[in-house]
Amino acid sequence: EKLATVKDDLAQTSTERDGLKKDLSKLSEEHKVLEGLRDHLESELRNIQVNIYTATFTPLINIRFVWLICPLSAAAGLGVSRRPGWDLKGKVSDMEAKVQNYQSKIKSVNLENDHLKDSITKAQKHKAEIEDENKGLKKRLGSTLRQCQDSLKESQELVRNLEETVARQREELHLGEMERRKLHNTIQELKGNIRVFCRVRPLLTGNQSDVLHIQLPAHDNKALTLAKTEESHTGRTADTQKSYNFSFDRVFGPRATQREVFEEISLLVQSALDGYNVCCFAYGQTGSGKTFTMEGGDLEDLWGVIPRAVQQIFKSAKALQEQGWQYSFTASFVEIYNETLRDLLYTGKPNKRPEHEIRKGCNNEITVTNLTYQKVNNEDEVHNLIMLANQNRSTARTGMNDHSSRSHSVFQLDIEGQNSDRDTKCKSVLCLVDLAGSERVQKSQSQGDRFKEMTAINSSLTNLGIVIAALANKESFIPYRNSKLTYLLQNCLGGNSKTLMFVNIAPEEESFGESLNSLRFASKVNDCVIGTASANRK
Ligand SMILES: Nc1ncnc2c1ncn2[C@@H]1O[C@H](COP(=O)(O)OP(=O)(O)OP(=O)(O)O)[C@@H](O)[C@H]1O
Repeated sequence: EKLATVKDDLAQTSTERDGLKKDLSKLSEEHKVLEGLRDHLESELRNIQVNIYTATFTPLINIRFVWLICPLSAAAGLGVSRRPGWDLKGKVSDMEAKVQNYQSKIKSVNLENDHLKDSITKAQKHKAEIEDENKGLKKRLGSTLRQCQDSLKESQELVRNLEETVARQREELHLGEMERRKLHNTIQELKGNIRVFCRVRPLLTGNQSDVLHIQLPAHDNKALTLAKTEESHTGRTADTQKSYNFSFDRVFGPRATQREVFEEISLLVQSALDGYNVCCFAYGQTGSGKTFTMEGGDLEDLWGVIPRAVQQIFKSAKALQEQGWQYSFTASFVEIYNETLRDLLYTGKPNKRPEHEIRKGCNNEITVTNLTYQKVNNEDEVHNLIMLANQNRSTARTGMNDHSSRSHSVFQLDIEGQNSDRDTKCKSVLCLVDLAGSERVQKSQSQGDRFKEMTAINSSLTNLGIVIAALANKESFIPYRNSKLTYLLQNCLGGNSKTLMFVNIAPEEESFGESLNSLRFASKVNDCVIGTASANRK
C-alpha cells in the first residue's frame, strides 16, 4: 500500500513536472515571438524616425524626393491630396500633419514596446521561478524515488517470504487432505461398508398418532418394532401381541426431513470424490417413499438424495480445486424394466430407440452399449438431465401402465479426479438407485404382462440379496450375471465400494406384511459386511 501511495505521488509529481515543462516551453515560445515582434517594431521605429527626419528637413529642397521616400504613406492614403507645385505652404502643412501623425504613432509604438518589455521581464521572471520550482521538484522526485526503491525492495522481500509461507502451507494442506481422506475412510469402514437406513413414510391422510403397529423408541434412533395383535383362532386363549424387532444403522421416523436424511449420508457421498465407489439404493414396496427419498420434490427443502448429492459433489470439487484437484464428471441414467435396459437420457425419435447391452471391459469397467454418457460441468446441467429422465419415465408411464414403479432406475455419476501438482489420479462411481416396488403380487392374481413384470422384479431383487450375501460370505463366485441390475451395479456392490440401502416403509396397517418382508430383507443386508474398500487411486 505504501508503495502504491508513493508510486501515486511519484506519478502526480511527474505529471505536474510535465505540465510545468509544457508551460515553460510555451512561455519560451511566446518569449521568442515577443522578441521577434520587438525587433520588428524597433526596425520599423528606426525606419519611421528616418522618414520623419527626411520629411522634416528636405521638403523645401526637394518635394519630389519626399514623395519618393514616403510612397507607403501616400499609398496608405493619409488624406494627403495632390497640391499644385506652387502650393508650398499647403504642402508644408501636409508634411507637418504627417509628422504629427508619425510622432503619435511613435509614441504608441514606444508605449507598446514598454509594455512588451514589461511582459518579457515578467515572462523571464516566471521562467526563473518555474526553473527554481522544477529544480525543487527534481530534488523531491529524487528523494521520493529513493524511498520508493527502498520500499519496493522491502515489499519484494515480503512477497518472497509470503510465497515461501504459501508453498509451505500448500504442502501442509495437501498432507492434511490426504490424512483427512484416510481418517474419513477409516470412519466409513468402522461404520461398515454396507449400511442400512430405514425410513418410515408419514401417513398421507389421517392422523399420524393412529399408526400403532410401527413403534420407534424415543431414545434409540436405530431401532424399530413392528407389532401386531393376533386374534386367537379358537377363541379359547386371549389375543396375543406379536412384535418384530429390527435394528439398523439409522431409523428415520415420519417427521424426518430430507435434509436430516441427507446429512447422514453426506460423508458417504464425500467418499466418492476421494476415489471410492459409492452405491445408494432405495428398497421398499410401491408407494413407500423410495422416489421421494431418492429424488424428492421440486423445492430445495424437498430435494432428495440425488440432487443433494450432486450439489455436494460439485461444491466439494470446487473447494478441492484450490489444492490442485481437477475433476471431470459423466452422468448416465438408465431404467431396467423386465430385464431390459432403457436410456432415460435418450433424446432421439421414440421409434429409433437403440437396444442396450451391459459390457465389461478389460479393466473391469462396466459400460452399457448405445447409452448416453453425458459430460457435466455443474449442478444445473445434472438437474436438467434428471428432468429429462423424469420426462422419459413419465412418457413410458402413460404408454405402459405405470411401469415406473415396476422398474429400477439407476443414476450414475462417473467421477475422475486429477491432481497434476502431485501426479495423483482417482476414479470412482456414484450410483443412486430407485428400485422397483418390492411387493409380492399374488401369483393367482397376476397374469400376462403383470406376471412377467412380477417375476422380473422378484428375481432381480432376490438376486440383489443373493449377491450381497455372497459378497458378505466372501464367496469365490458372485452371481452378478443373474440379473441386469446386479450385473450393472457389480462395481458399486463389490469389495471396492461403500453401499447404503434405504428400506422404505409405508405406515398404513394394510402394508404390515410388505413392511415385514422389506424389513427382513434389509436386516439380511445389514448383517453383511463387505470387504474393505480401497480408493481407486493411481
Ligand atoms: N417422507 C415423506 N414425506 C412426505 N411425503 C412423502 C414422503 N415419502 C413419500 N411421500 C409421498 O408419498 C407418495 C409415494 O411416495 P413415492 O412415490 O416416493 O413412493 P415410491 O416408493 O417411490 O413409489 P413407486 O415405487 O411407485 O415409485 C408420494 O406422493 C410422495 O410425495
